[in-house]
Amino acid sequence: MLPFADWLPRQRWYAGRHRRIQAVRPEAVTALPGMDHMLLLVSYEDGGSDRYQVFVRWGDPQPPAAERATGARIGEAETDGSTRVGFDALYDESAAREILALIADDKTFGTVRFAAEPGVTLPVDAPARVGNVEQSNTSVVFDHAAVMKLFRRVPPGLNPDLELNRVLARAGSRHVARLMGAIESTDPNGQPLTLGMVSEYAQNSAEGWAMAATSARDLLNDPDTHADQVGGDLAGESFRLGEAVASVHRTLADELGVTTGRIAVDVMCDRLDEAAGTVPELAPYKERAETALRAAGEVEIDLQRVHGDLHLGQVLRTPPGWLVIDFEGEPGQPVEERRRPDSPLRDVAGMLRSFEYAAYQVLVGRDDGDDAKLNERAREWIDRNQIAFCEGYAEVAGYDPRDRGMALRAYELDKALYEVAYEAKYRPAWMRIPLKSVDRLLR
Ligand SMILES: Nc1ncnc2c1ncn2[C@@H]1O[C@H](COP(=O)(O)OP(=O)(O)O)[C@@H](O)[C@H]1O
Ligand SMILES: O=P(O)(O)O[C@H]1O[C@H](CO)[C@@H](O[C@H]2O[C@H](CO)[C@@H](O)[C@H](O)[C@H]2O)[C@H](O)[C@H]1O
Repeated sequence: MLPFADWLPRQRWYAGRHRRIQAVRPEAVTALPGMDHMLLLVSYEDGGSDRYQVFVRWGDPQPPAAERATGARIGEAETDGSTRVGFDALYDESAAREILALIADDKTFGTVRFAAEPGVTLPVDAPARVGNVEQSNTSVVFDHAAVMKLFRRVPPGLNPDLELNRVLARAGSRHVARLMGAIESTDPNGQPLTLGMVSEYAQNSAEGWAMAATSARDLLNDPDTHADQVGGDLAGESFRLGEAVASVHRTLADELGVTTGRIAVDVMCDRLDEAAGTVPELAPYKERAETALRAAGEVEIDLQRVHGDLHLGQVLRTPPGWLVIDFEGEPGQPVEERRRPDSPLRDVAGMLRSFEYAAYQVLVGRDDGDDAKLNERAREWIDRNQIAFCEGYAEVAGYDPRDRGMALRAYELDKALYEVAYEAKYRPAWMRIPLKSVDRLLR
């Protein structure tokens, strides 16, 4: 057995760093041509467990330096009296291409199914490299033609990223990176497991966050000009982004249906309790926040499948238009929770929050960060882009999200409260951004 208990905590995507591992055992090992596919069950001393996925390539005991450097070397295992070294196969270009070829050829090994989308040709001969942005998953880019995302933590249930991308691609949406193939399996209880997906690579794309942050920074570096006067004005793009998000919502509604129901305010209130329990700065807002959330839960609204964790970091501007990516939903929530129909206003609120972030983060840590004129300019930039986004959204959706004020405000508040807790944990210097918003939303 490879020393996974030592190796896993050193991986960037490993989510159990704050917990103590009790044991790691292979749940399923599937022999593939040239490598093994492993599902590992990590049990923690606190009684919980997680399932992780690793493709293991076996090499000789002297790995090349490049592989050592990436942390791809898992360690040694004794098999039948001989020692073998196991590597994370995704860092081996030929192994990554072999995995893509298994998808292209629609192969199945045991319970692991590799399948290409109908009519798609995969770039099986393209050079492959692991993408630079590695967070909770690992992506291999095939020469600007395709990107293969392998989920590292694999909870039971169909991952909404695959599910919704499949629906949107098959419906011909122009606002997603077209799905090209997938790797799926089934757990011992018969639950679906989503292991990976391949999408068309968006060439010459720019991340919405980078564009917005640049536009806001340019403006705030020259506070005597107004948002509509600077060269980097984003309003036109924000309008088109609103259209793109509304178009994705419409396709999801057409394909998967719409129901009516109430906003799940109990979940929001639980989140409020949790956030207020860990961040003392939220105490003065708790009662008012709960009242605002509960009030929004009293009316019936349209519910459908949505993105669930939309922000400017989840949209790519390509020459033909905006793409929405990463439909995984909020990573901390169980899969079934993430697949529950919700209001499109959740996604709209996520984008509106993101415009606030893009402007106010420029001022974080600056000596003049509290300067009234700068803050006024930042607000102008935010208003201008939020309005443009909502107008673009209205153009396609047929209604302006701002006309659903109470529900929209509840989603903005819910997201801002989530952000306060998120920032307190990961980026304390940024916590003032959502805190200020909580204050504004409850005034
Ligand atoms: N189809 C694509 N084309 C080009 N770049 C992409 C594509 N999909 C993702 N990316 C890049 O990879 C990053 C991470 O992708 P994402 O799907 O959000 O993965 P994760 O779930 O690991 O966060 C994105 O921010 C984007 O920069
Ligand atoms: O990593 P995910 O895409 O799942 O999202 C999480 O991390 C995001 C931070 O990167 C966080 O987003 C917050 O910061 C963004 C700027 O970095 C900003 O655009 C978002 O509006 C703000 O919410 C997101 O909330 C969190 O789920």
